[in-house]
Amino acid sequence: MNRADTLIELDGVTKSFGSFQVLKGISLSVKDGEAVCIIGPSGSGKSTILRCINGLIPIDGGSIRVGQHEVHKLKTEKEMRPLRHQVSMVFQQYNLFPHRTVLQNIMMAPVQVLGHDAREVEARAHRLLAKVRLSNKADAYPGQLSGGQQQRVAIARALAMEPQVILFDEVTAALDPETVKEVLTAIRELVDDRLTCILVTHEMKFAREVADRVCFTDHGRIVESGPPAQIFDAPQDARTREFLGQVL
Ligand SMILES: Nc1ncnc2c1ncn2[C@@H]1O[C@H](COP(=O)(O)OP(=O)(O)OP(=O)(O)O)[C@@H](O)[C@H]1O
Repeated sequence: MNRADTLIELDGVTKSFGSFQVLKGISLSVKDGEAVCIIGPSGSGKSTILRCINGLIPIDGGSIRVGQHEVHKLKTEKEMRPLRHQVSMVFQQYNLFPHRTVLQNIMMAPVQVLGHDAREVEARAHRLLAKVRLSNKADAYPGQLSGGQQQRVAIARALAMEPQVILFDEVTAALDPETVKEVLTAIRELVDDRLTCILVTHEMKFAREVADRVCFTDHGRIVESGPPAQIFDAPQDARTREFLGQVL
């Protein structure tokens, strides 16, 4: 892969919590506009990979580059700030502010953190609410929305930062099956727009349909990586086959 195309590059990333090594040398390159799904058993380190990429947790060894940012060298919140503009993350628990309306939740960071003009941000917020099909909920409070609706607000909030990359960490795991679909539809549209995405997901059908590439992780390593057709229809590694045999 041409380095110039590569937006995100992890090289030999290691991470331990106490004596437990969660990541045992993760190397991963993601091109601008690519959608990469990370799948694998519980505890294999999937969420930790995302948290390392956006600097939420420091790594022990190896390197991480996102665009121009050498993430492993950033120490203070001030140093992290430009990275935070470039990389947004959406979590399983939507983490919306309960006492702020939907519109206020979306506008808060672009106005307060990025210092953007409030009128411009409000117009952007309305466009994003239309995109996730929640135009009629701008003045609602999170508690008045379903889980799927709250998650779509969280996606609109992430987009309001105009990031180059969005990291999705099991964003449908807490939702009931009926609302999973509406959230996946919103994500699929971002992938179709060629926004660079890394998605940790247990939704295998979705991963097969949207991913340019799927990475299977186990015990802190990427065991196998390739196009969905390879991973799901002709996995090369015995552990990948065993895992997919259990979940498909
Ligand atoms: N802050 C932390 N302190 C201590 N241990 C942690 C911490 N974060 C994660 N771990 C441990 O690291 C391991 C990997 O966690 P991680 O959340 O990355 O796994 P995962 O593959 O995303 O799992 P799941 O699919 O269940 O979310 C787990 O054993 C977890 O308990």
